[in-house]
Amino acid sequence: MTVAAIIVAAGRGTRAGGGEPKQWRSLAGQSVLAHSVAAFAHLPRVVVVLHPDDMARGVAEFGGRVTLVAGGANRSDSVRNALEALDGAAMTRVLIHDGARPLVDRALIDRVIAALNDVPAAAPAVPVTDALWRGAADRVTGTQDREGLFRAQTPQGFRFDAILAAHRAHPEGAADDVEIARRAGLPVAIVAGSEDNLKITYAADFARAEQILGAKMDVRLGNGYDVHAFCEGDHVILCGVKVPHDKALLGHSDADVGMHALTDAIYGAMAEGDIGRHFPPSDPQWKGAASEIFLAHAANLAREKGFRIANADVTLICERPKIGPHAQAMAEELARIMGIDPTRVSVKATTSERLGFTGREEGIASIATATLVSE
Ligand SMILES: Nc1ccn([C@@H]2O[C@H](COP(=O)(O)OP(=O)(O)OP(=O)(O)O)[C@@H](O)[C@H]2O)c(=O)n1
Ligand SMILES: C[C@](O)(CO)[C@H](O)COP(=O)(O)O
Repeated sequence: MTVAAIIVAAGRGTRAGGGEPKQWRSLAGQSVLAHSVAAFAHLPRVVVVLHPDDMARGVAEFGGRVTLVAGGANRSDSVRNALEALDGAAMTRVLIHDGARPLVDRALIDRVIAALNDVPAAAPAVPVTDALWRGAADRVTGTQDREGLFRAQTPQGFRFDAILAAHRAHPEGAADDVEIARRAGLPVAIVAGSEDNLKITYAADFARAEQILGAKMDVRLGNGYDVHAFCEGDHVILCGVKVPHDKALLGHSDADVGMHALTDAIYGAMAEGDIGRHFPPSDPQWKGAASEIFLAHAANLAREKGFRIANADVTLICERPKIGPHAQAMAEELARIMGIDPTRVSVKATTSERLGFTGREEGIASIATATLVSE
């Protein structure tokens, strides 16, 4: 089965207040919507529905990783626009998710997908556990039996053709896609939702979401250290930048001591050994190799394991060449290779006050730290 995800984020978040729409506000270092999108990144196709005013922002944040579609006046219109955009894309199943539910987890997504083997529609929900009242003017006016009542969540999953037909037949709108599916006569299975899968609706929900994320977050710190000796030559490669010098660095690859230290820091954070384990120096194919290959491999491995690189800090230890004039270009090059924002990368340098091998200008040393955070 080929599964697409539609993430609706074209609302204005009026109940949450706070200036900008809630899906663009920051939650633990990235936007609410970025968390929601990351949860579905393993699916073959992700469509994000945005308010027409937000399209440029969507391109800046997600680039070509997702398909962007303009939303409509209400949630159902937004979903229908995305379904129409996917028509003909050979998707057999579709998951429809609120961009405002950033804490959805993989296990819940998998439960919905698995249920679609047996039924045309399935959605997560949690049983109501509190007593229910009716009320008016701050007075309880009645009670409501909670037996058989559920709180509906997303992603709601459907056989693609069935939900597209249902939306076309019922353009009048509804609170969610289960309601549209039921109007079209589709049976909908309930799968176990999650208390953590809250929808950010009011301002206070941000603090709750931060708390849940903080408790779940897997933060890894890694460090790396490397040394390369000088040899004859007229330049060195440091953090991917060619720096003119009256010596070169000796090494099996391009001897980029800063990039090697950073690569080892990323492997270290994942307990994945070091460069030598992934690219053995005994293997002639890595002789003279650009160290970009090593750093890109470590960064991709981190992504595959569900981590993002939150920051990286590299220190080069040498008397010469002077690093300061090149530090910004080096940070930008490392950021490009790792696929992260340059403001999250630092390159700095220190001398060792003419002490030791770096002080005697026999070589360059580097130490690096990287922080990985679970998505
Ligand atoms: N025209 C709309 C309205 C809502 N949504 C999306 O549907 C989800 C659930 O809606 P809700 O929480 O009600 O979001 P808002 O409409 O933005 O909130 P509010 O009602 O407070 O303005 C959100 O991810 C929202 O962005 C949408 O894509 N298009
Ligand atoms: C789809 C939904 O998330 C199900 O709980 C919800 O109905 C959408 O949000 P709203 O606050 O009802 O607009």
